[in-house]
Amino acid sequence: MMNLTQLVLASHNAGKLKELQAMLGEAVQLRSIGEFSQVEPEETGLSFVENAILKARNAARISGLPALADDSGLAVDYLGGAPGIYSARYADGKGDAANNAKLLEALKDVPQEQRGAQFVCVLALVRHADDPLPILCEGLWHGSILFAASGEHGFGYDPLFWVPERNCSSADLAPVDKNQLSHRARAMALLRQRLGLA
Ligand SMILES: O=P(O)(O)OP(=O)(O)OP(=O)(O)OC[C@H]1O[C@@H](n2cnc3c(O)ncnc32)[C@H](O)[C@@H]1O
Ligand SMILES: [Mg+2]
Repeated sequence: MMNLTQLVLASHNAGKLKELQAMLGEAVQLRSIGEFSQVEPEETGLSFVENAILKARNAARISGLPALADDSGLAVDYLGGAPGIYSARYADGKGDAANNAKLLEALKDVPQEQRGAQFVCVLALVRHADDPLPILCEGLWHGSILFAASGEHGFGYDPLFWVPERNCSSADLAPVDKNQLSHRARAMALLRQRLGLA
């Protein structure tokens, strides 16, 4: 692996940038793809892996830098793994609050023991746009879906995600704690090993 000091993060999600930069530390500087382009690529893949690679290649092509992408989402057992790769688009692009409202409605009559869910994160790193060997790292975080939102931290579905090991929601966790436990933290721990940063 090349010596990486700068990576472009192939994401327009400020929450991801903050978390990933905190996990990477100072050794590697993450630059946002927003510095180079405001156009978001269409996420046409059928899996987290495909979408992560697609976003990473697109960012490397636009920036000329090695690129890291994060494709993530929430897989709810009762919904057969939905919204999954469609998590960001669950409420047709109306944003986090609408996504959360739709999920609460979909599960409103579902009892506690059937509300299991996992956050999924796939990180893909490409050295250049046509890299034939992307580095892929996956992380899962098991929990369940609350009956009402709780907490002010984080982003996305965090207020609805119950973290059994801490007895609170993901949005109740301080950022440093979420960044040790989350799907993204697990994927990043693997990536750091692969890059020799661990
Ligand atoms: O594609 P980019 O530009 O990276 O930004 P995005 O927000 O569209 O990201 P995804 O396509 O990967 O969709 C991820 C969805 O899953 C949600 N999600 C992912 N990680 C999360 C986390 O740590 N906490 C809460 N929600 C999360 C997030 O809010 C989105 O709705
Ligand atoms: Mg997206």
